[in-house]
Amino acid sequence: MNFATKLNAAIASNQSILCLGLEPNPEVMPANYLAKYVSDESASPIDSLWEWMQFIIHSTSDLVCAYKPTLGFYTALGAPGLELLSKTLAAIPSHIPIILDAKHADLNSSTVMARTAFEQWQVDAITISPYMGQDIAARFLMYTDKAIFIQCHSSNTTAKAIQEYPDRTAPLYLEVVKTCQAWGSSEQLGLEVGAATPEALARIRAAAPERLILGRSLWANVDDLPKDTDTDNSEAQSLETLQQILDAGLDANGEGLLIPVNQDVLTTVEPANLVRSLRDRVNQARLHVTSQRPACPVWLPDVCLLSQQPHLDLILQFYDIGCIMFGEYVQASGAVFPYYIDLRKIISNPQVFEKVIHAYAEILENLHFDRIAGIPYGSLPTATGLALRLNYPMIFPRKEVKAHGARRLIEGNFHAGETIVVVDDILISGKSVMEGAEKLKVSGLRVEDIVVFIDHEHGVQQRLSDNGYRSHAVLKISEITETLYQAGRLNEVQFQTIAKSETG
Ligand SMILES: O=c1ccn([C@@H]2O[C@H](COP(=O)(O)O)[C@@H](O)[C@H]2O)c(=O)[nH]1
Repeated sequence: MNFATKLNAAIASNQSILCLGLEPNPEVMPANYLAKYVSDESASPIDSLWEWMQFIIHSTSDLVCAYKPTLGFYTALGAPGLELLSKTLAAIPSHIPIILDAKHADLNSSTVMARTAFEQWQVDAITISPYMGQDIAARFLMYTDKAIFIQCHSSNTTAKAIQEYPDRTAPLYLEVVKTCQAWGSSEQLGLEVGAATPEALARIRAAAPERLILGRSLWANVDDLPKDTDTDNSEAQSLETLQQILDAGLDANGEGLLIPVNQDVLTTVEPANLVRSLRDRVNQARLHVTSQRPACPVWLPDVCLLSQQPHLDLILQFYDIGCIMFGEYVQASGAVFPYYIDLRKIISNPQVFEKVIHAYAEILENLHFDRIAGIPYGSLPTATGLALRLNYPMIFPRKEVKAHGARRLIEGNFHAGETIVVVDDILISGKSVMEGAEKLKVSGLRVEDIVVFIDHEHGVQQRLSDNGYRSHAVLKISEITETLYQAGRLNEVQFQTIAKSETG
């Protein structure tokens, strides 16, 4: 079972989006545990901390959806601390996911860290620092049933100088959010967000509509400990603030946010009551927030594409790595389009490349052919990826025929009469792909199906059909622009400009 499935099951069974930190901090150990080892000079705090951790797990395992042991507290206790970690991990019921809060930041040790965390300690997810770039994430993402959370924002006030650099309009932390989404799928890569006010949380949610957010330090302005002295007013006030936090952090489906339990709660004598109360208040506020939201986050004629679009993640990543550019672009035909698609960039981004291949493969799997042909140069990597994935031989028609050497029109081996599926990146007029297909045909091959990633629409599929080809596209350009608009990547003016050019 992968991390996302395990987490969703725990959320459903415990009706909770609370994530509880397991921090054996001797400085805040409750008096009853502290007393045990203070009274005996030879005693180690480890035994008391272990009793405390056990008690917390035992009291809350039906109230939270994840536990988050903070590695630093265990390593700070030396070798006995690592033993305490092993025992603590083993005490967590196996159906509750464990997110190891490691904030791992060292590239050189990341392979061994991933192995220890995922294979030896068997945690389900880990927090890592983004500043070593994609390389550090990749080591952990190789474990496809596990997840990582990228540390994106801290609630610590002195962190502002760095994370809000150079200014609040385009702060560094949003660049982190934008960049790291291209490293892994939304099932495998979430964001850790510490935020004392809902503002940063809301901006991160807008920039990452489909990512799981691991919230932390969200309680600075919320009184999450219901007290006997609570007046109706302060209760209402804290519920309102809680609603603001949820409104900022929940995704369009009212999900995608893990709420931390304030560590103060865990130092009390009866944490279960307070955790239950917090869980219920979060659920109440969550219900209120989701009931206030329109079923469809942005109104469009009659469908909510954001929730239905099966390639949502791919479209957003595709955009974020610069494969779709909006502006005025002159096409080979001389026509000016409001966008340009550059599929060639995917080769530099294995995560997106893999998804693109997967999407093409879903189409090719339903077609009959003997070999795959890519149209040079843009579609050669895609055709290669498909040939390897589907285990079919590949060929390609040369763009220009050399005046020396073998003077081949087609590279690769083939037999006349074989059926070729042609793969290209985008159909605008259909000219490039049909020229390629003709070269295959004059070499004695049959071409019936053409598969592209993007269909520019405007009747190009009909043109191909008129010339005897069936064409298949992963996405239509209108699906891409509508999804980007709904996800906030395209503004109203850009969206309308493109829509007008599509109807014009
Ligand atoms: O946004 C674009 C537009 C075109 N291309 C390249 O052109 C051909 C498709 O154009 P046709 O008019 O259908 O021949 C395609 O193979 C691309 O290489 C592009 O990359 N991006």
